[in-house]
Amino acid sequence: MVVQALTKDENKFLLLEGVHASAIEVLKSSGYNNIEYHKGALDEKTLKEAIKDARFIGIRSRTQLSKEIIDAAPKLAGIGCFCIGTNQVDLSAAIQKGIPVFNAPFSNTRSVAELVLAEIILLFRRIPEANAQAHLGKWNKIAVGSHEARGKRLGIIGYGHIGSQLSVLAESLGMKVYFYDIETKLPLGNARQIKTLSALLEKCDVISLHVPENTTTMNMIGKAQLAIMKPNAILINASRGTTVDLDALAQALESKHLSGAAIDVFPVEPASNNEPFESPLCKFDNVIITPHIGGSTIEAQENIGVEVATKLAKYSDTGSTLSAVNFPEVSLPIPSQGVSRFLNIHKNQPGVLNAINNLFASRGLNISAQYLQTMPEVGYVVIDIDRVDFNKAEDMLEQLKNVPGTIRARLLF
Ligand SMILES: NC(=O)C1=CN([C@@H]2O[C@H](COP(=O)(O)OP(=O)(O)OC[C@H]3O[C@@H](n4cnc5c(N)ncnc54)[C@H](O)[C@@H]3O)[C@@H](O)[C@H]2O)C=CC1
Ligand SMILES: O=C(O)C(=O)COP(=O)(O)O
Repeated sequence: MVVQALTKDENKFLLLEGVHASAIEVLKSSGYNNIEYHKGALDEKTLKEAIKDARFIGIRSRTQLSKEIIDAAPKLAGIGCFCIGTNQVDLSAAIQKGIPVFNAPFSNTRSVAELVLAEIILLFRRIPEANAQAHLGKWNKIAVGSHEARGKRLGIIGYGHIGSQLSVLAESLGMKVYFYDIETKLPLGNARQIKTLSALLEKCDVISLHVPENTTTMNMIGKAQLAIMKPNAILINASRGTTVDLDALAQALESKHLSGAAIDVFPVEPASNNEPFESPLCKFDNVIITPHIGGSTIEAQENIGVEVATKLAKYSDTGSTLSAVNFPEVSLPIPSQGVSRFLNIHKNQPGVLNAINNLFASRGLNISAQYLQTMPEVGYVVIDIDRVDFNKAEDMLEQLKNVPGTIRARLLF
């Protein structure tokens, strides 16, 4: 149980993995100056120490926020993933502790789509090999195996924010776009949804993955799937490293079944730029290997910094959980001056709301507004009452934390 009635300086923000300076600007302009900033990810021991007194943490895709780490953070009230993927966070452990998790679902999608488009052209023209040879002083002016992208078939696995943007960009090059998704999706332009993954793999000249990491996408491209891809096809993965079996891909390249690949994400990625990187793909000149930089553009990172920092500051200031990925979403109006605001995060069980309302009524306090959302495990209620002095409010907070089922209660103002 955590009770809060804090000054802004008591809210420590722990920002890791070099999130963009725009995040710091947003936090500071919202009055949050207690910021601990690290350029890289922290090892587990250092992270446990740093997170102990953090109220908010900001990470990117590298930092694993397991249950164990979340349990080591007794004050943690909110998590910001300054990226799209939230697979690195134990979302269930977070909600059970009453901690909302926010991300930036759109800001880097264009950057990924543009990188993939570039890779399609480079691989069709065999530029990675020509480039590698030219760097070694070898002039190899040939057209063999070099193709235009125009008229070729692109198969997109996962037609979400990134996949659908890639679809539009690829059509503008004259490519024919097909996609496979577990959901029925509106095909943009002339794209066509294909019913099965294997039908997509058999049909297309380039396959590009744009799915999240989850149990359905784990090793979704392995030996069997690579075998049914067209001879000389190209595989691109800028989704998550767990979706493709890299040993099987290395074999498919070794046997020259595939003509090339571009891989941005790996099952194990170095924690920082100072650590070595190893992969069975390093020996292939026809593979573009990039260090998980699909979303790493100045434009994307700056926008993500603003977007996620704004969500964290807003949650801290007002209790708004709009667009949280694991939490009941409550959007709140700007409160009027004459209001005291309490938050109660509780187990979703009968009687909690009743007990809360009775508590305020029994103290003669008028509830001027109440906002409630629930999810199967957790309920989140924001209560505005006609303003009371701070001592009275603190006393009410103590009562509120004792309501059976309460996970966390906060007094905002
Ligand atoms: N390389 C990088 O730097 C970046 C990588 N990413 C990765 O790209 C992923 C996709 O991003 P968005 O397009 O924004 O996500 P999104 O959530 O908008 O789209 C994902 C799509 O995949 C579909 N899908 C889920 N499971 C599937 C399955 N088993 N088979 C087929 N389709 C399936 C969903 O229905 C959805 O349409 C992210 O989850 C993240 O892991 C995102 C940004 C940057
Ligand atoms: O947005 C995502 O999901 C990404 O994979 C980008 O991760 P990053 O912020 O570059 O660590």
